[in-house]
Amino acid sequence: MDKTDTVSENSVTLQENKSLYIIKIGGNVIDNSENLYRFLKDFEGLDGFKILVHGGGKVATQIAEELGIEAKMVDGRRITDIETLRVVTMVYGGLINKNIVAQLQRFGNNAIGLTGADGNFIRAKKRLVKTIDYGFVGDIDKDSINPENISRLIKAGFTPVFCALTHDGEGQLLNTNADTIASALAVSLSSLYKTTLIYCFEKKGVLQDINDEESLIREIDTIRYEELKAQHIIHSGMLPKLDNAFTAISCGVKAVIIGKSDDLGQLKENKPFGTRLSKNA
Ligand SMILES: Nc1ncnc2c1ncn2[C@@H]1O[C@H](COP(=O)(O)OP(=O)(O)O)[C@@H](O)[C@H]1O
Ligand SMILES: CC(=O)N[C@@H](CCC(=O)OP(=O)(O)O)C(=O)O
Repeated sequence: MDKTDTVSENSVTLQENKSLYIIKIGGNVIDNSENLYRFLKDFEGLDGFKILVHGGGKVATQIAEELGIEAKMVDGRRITDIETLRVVTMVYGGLINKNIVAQLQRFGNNAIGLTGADGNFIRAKKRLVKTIDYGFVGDIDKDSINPENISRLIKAGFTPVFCALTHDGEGQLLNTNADTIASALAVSLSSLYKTTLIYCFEKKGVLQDINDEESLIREIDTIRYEELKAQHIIHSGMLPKLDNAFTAISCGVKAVIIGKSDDLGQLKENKPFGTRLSKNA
């Protein structure tokens, strides 16, 4: 179907060639008030439709520890028992989300803070793995995001700010990796918009040498990704981030970039920014 077609009488019209940025910020940026301020100012300065997704794993770990709850991560995901779910609900859905929304409002951006349960925007299923009980952790199914619902919000002038919480439709909140939420939103909304997915974190992008900010790799395709993994140049949190990024690229997202939150302003100036992913060289 052509992107300008109307889907049905009651649904929104597909958004021709409008651009949409889906930008995710990680815990290290959120944890640093100066970096967060700069990032949000640049985010507000970007033209066009925007959605912000935030993590906050670092803050959740700190606050859980202050409350005497030990943080346990397996394969980059937090084991989320009922006590931990309470903490992440307060930290992601409350503390971090509302602070970000208030700061964006200060910059004149009409941000609206959301979990996946609000507006039934993002449903997930409890993660089931035979060997590990992840507890209240959600995986997002294909088709569990209705892009038209989110599009209505954007068209009404709001900037959605999603935290790392989803729901199962049966009354249960689920803790869901923020990189995965950003990728799933980008894939879903690419049916309506020319979507660019950007992962912002504290480094310049994917680095050849993690300790050398000058060793930025400008472009990675799927073959190079396999090589970098085999050489252990890419590891830990970067692995799920890149897996999510390549899923997005192969499912219709126009561009995926991984870069430093401080450099986001370069995008507006059309200057090179971060590491760009591509399917083939
Ligand atoms: N080649 C690499 N280049 C840059 N970062 C890397 C690389 N390999 C592993 N990493 C690690 O990945 C981390 C980013 O993943 P993560 O902590 O999950 O991000 P976020 O802050 O978005 O949650 C970096 O802080 C870094 O420690
Ligand atoms: C299930 C799961 O692991 N959820 C993540 C959600 C937050 C997140 O993704 O935060 P960062 O992007 O800052 O890492 C967690 O609780 O750590």
